[in-house]
Amino acid sequence: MVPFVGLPPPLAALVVGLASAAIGLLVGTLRSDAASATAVPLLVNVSEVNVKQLRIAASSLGVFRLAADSVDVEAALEASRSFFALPEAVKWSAKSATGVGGFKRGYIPLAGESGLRDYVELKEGFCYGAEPDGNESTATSSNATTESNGLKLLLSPNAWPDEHERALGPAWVPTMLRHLQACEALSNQLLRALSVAMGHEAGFLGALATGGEPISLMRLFHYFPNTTAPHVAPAVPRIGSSPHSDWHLLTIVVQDTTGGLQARRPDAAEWIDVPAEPGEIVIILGDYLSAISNGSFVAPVHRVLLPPPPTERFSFTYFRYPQYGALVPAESARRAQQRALRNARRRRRKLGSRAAEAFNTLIRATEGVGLEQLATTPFGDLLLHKWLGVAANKV
Ligand SMILES: O=C(O)CCC(=O)C(=O)O
Ligand SMILES: [Fe+2]
Repeated sequence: MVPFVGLPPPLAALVVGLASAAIGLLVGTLRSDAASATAVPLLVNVSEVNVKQLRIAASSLGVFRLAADSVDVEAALEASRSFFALPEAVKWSAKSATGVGGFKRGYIPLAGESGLRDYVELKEGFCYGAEPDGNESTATSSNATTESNGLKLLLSPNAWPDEHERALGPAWVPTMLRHLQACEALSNQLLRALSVAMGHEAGFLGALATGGEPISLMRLFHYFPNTTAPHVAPAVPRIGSSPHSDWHLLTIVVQDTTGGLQARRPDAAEWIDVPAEPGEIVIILGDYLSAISNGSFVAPVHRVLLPPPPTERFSFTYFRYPQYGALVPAESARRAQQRALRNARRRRRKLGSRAAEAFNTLIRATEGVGLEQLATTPFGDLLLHKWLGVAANKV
């Protein structure tokens, strides 16, 4: 643990804890100058876990790979494959009772949602979260009415398929919930490490995020090759997942080895392949985390390409939310906005008309203007607004 000699004890303990929990931040192709790094800043070797490397990964591409030690990738993917192999009628039975407000747990049919109206997303999905404990209305908020309504929606009961014990076996729901818990625990460790990498004490992000666990979501996807369902919107371009950034703190992606996930730097138009290696998971940083970091951590635009026929791709994505009522500190929101303005100018200079592409992000900020509202609007309200847009294919 030589790199951590000289850190204050809580920080050293954190870092040692990260290593011993075998989060295994893989380091290798990173260059020390984050701003000018052009290679994929994904990580290849478990030996050196340290705050500096995490900071570089977070502030260059905002995507990195970890050894999957604390997450059972095979069990998760197997549970996913068995769900998507169910007969259509059984999948459709997994419907959220409260499907209002754009947000639903349960089955997402083929092409059932699209990040941008310009694409058909050739995938089906399934969304679940923590089992609500019935105490959600006791959460604290400065805006109790909105928050308790919003929380009720986000904490709607899980919509497992009918007779799932018979169709999928008694171990299926426990496996799904175990995977959720493993990701939640890993996300808590990552939030501690990212707090330190941001220059704060380890509990900094946890203070905003505590209470975010129950509203955090797991979404599993089954991507189809382009030859599937040719009758669906034949004139509209097809993709697995259209370009977007993730809106929240961070995403944990478990994927099979098909590949197709790509990300890009804020100042570039080229897509960078995110490798799909066995025994690894992928972390993608989100818009909310980026704003809290004054915009210095990147929430990358990413997308998923269609798998080549006849391949199908399976992935599990865990969306780690902050608590419903979380606000970005005003000074951070202001500085994130300034940085977004600078980035937009740089993109325009470098990319010309290609810089004008619109993406599905938490705040549709025109050249960064709009990010200040993160300091005054609770995260949960912004999130529900986004889900409404997804349901209408209008984000
Ligand atoms: O399936 C994947 O690998 C990523 C999907 C994704 O980016 C998302 O759902 O936000
Ligand atoms: Fe995403």
